[in-house]
Amino acid sequence: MLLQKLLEGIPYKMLQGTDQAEIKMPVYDSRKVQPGDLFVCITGFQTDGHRYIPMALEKGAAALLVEHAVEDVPENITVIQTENNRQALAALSANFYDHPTEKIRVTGVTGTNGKTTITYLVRSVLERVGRKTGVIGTIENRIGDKVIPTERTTPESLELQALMEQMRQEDVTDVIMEVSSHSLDLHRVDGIAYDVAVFTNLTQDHLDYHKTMENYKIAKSMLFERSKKSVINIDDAAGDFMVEKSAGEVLTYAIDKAADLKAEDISITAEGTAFTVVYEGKRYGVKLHTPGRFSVYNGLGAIGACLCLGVEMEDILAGLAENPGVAGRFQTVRSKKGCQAVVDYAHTPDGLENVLKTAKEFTKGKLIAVFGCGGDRDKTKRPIMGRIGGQYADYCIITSDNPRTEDPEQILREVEAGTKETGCAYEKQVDRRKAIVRAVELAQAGDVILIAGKGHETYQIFPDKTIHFDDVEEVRNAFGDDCL
Ligand SMILES: CC(=O)N[C@H]1[C@@H](OP(=O)(O)OP(=O)(O)OC[C@H]2O[C@@H](n3ccc(=O)[nH]c3=O)[C@H](O)[C@@H]2O)O[C@H](CO)[C@@H](O)[C@@H]1O[C@H](C)C(=O)N[C@@H](C)C(=O)N[C@H](CCC(=O)O)C(=O)O
Ligand SMILES: Nc1ncnc2c1ncn2[C@@H]1O[C@H](COP(=O)(O)OP(=O)(O)OP(=O)(O)O)[C@@H](O)[C@H]1O
Ligand SMILES: N[C@H](CCC[C@H](N)C(=O)O)C(=O)O
Ligand SMILES: [Mg+2]
Repeated sequence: MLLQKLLEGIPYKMLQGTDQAEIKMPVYDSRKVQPGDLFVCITGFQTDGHRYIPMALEKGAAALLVEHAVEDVPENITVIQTENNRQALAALSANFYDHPTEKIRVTGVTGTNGKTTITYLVRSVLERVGRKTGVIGTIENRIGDKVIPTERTTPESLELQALMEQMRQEDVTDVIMEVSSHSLDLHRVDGIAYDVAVFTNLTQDHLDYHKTMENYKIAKSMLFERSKKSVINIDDAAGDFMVEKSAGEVLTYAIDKAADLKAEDISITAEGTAFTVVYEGKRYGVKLHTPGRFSVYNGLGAIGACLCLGVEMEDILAGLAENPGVAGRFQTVRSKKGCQAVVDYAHTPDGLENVLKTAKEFTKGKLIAVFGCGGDRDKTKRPIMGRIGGQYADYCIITSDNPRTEDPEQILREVEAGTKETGCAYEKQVDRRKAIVRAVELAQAGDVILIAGKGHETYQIFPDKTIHFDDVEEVRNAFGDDCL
């Protein structure tokens, strides 16, 4: 593609060469450059892309996109400057793939918790009415039934646009994607045209990155400034702010406040949730296979999105009832001895509180919580989660999540500080496998073991290695012959 065409709509300054150069691909990682590519230099948190210009040139880059003047670049190489290369990367990636999201319907889901769950609820409904869906999120990316592994919740703009174009080529009509606050702040989704945006909730997480809840809220709100329609949980304290920021039509949902979609007559059992949704003066019965008040919110968010996508209420209700639940979200494993384990992805204070409260409602005996916190992530949530564990569980086993580059024992101590304050009985076991085995040893008939934090994950990340690790597999093994 002609460089000038690639840069259409982006304010830029020519430092040397010509924008009439032919470009094969835009690339933002020097290690991936091939002859004829445009190397986009990103000033990162860990390193600076400009440092890798020699490597990019050695690999045959035809042009460079920089944020400041650079020296010693051969005359035959075109050098162009923009003010913000992450922003430029998003815009030029959309140009490169010819704006695929203008040709498909895109629903974005943002909020601290519930994004993955809502994307799968919406998918169930849309597949039921015969639409081919694409899903982009934490667990995997999906085109129809084809699964594409992913490393992050929301990919970088270049990969995101490529995926959208692949989805368009494979006749996807509707994409449902999770939009992380990082991706909004780092411009990964700048080139996406959203038809519908859903807000789930805003509670503490990612303060390592955003520093304050205000910044975190502002990052989330960016999605609503650019979507044609918004579906917003107005029971949440940040709901009104998201409504204010919405550029398009707004549909609100709530359990407590008055809203366009309101849940009433909620009934929660260990197997799932039933409630009535009131919409335009009519009442409809909703059934979901996940328990908990938080599931009602996820159901309402999904109903709102599907209404905005033009699906009839009858089909929405049938689609939701068909959804079996999402892997690693309140996933239960039972033993013949009458005790039950729940594997859940709760990795924030609010998520942990919600699942513990829900699990407690069905616990006839003791509630044993096995949990920890990830390394290289918001440290301030550790004692809070430790405290929440102690408040709701009868016994806590504090263990490792993904330590990443941190000392696992130190993370455990930071979680423990919160648990200690509550007076709840607890122990620490740094080895997650042993922690799960220990919980199973302690559990008796009527007890519930909540294993939180890793949900669907099939790995555990240590400073020096990543190993295979799957909570569901571990608890099944620990139950052994008693596993149902
Ligand atoms: C905090 C964050 O989001 N960081 C992202 C950011 O990294 P960075 O700015 O630190 O990049 P860097 O390592 O300094 O590199 C700067 C530039 O030099 C380039 N480089 C580097 C080395 C080299 O040899 N050659 C080269 O060209 C890099 O490709 C990059 O363009 O830009 C990178 C390129 O897109 C991302 O990979 C990286 O995500 C990291 C891996 C990450 O862990 N992100 C997490 C926190 C994240 O995004 N999580 C969210 C939300 C999770 C949720 O709640 O669901 C998600 O959407 O997944
Ligand atoms: N609406 C909700 N409110 C509060 N907690 C929730 C809600 N929905 C799910 N949870 C809790 O949060 C966990 C993660 O849910 P889910 O994966 O749907 O969230 P997410 O927003 O995609 O998370 P991530 O930021 O990691 O992508 C669940 O396992 C559950 O414990
Ligand atoms: N998307 C979230 C997931 C956290 C999951 C938890 N298992 C951890 O590793 O902290 C994050 O990257 O912060
Ligand atoms: Mg998710």
